[in-house]
Amino acid sequence: MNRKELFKHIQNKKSFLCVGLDTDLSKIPVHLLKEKDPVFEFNKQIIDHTIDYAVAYKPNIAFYEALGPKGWESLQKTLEYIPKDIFTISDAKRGDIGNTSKLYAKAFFEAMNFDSITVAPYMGRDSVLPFLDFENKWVILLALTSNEGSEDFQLIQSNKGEFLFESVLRKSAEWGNPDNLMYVVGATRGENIAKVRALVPDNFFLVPGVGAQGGSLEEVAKYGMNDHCGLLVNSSRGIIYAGKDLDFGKQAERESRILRDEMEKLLEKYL
Ligand SMILES: O=c1ccn([C@@H]2O[C@H](COP(=O)(O)O)[C@@H](O)[C@H]2O)c(=O)[nH]1
Repeated sequence: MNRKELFKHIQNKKSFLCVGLDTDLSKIPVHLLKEKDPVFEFNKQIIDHTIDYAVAYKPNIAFYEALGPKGWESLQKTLEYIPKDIFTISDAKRGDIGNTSKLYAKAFFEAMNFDSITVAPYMGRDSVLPFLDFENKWVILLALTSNEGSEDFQLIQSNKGEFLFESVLRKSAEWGNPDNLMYVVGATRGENIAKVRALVPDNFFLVPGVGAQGGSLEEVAKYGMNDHCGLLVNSSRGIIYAGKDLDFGKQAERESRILRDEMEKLLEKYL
């Protein structure tokens, strides 16, 4: 999916919501555990109930890898179940020496056919470039993450006063372009989101950290939205574990509708 198509979907659905499929067997409703593939059954119902409000789905690969071969199978089935016009994100946070990155890219873009993958920038250019070689696929580079520990490295300042996350943005913008490179920017980062936007005015941001982590959707839109929205805001636990019983799908629907309604207003206000 290209940038124009993604923006069109955002306009049509009046939503920039990404639903995170962080499916954990210890958290899903117990009645699903008797199913042959509880993870897929859970995801299927979450997708059915949120599809009207979401423009993207983001399975976090850790939750599937943790279950071994069965987990990979549930992931593949989930991916095939997501309608083709919906943007898919493999939250895998990969990146290694060039020939290894190339195979990670083949795994997620060819074998599994995800639209995008999250990549860690720490190993530099040759670890990221192989992911950018795939037409119509996206790298989502970690820039300013939502977790507390992001301050340990990302907020280190150079002698010239530049934060490390700003150096990452400046450098990586030379490797890709707004049509194949997005950035992870945490919703919990407040005004620093504006610093990211100033350096990469046209790139999309994947924004985790609303809902369970307490980030503000209003602040994200205020500091991060650009003239083609430029935002995919993720909520995982806040949506998928909103309900614990038979009605978990309906509760997920309710939570995603609330977020979509807020997004609709923000699109009217800032776009
Ligand atoms: O900076 C980051 C990067 C990735 N994540 C991931 O996003 C979701 C957030 O889940 P919630 O339940 O909505 O908090 C999860 O998969 C994280 O691994 C992030 O939170 N922050």
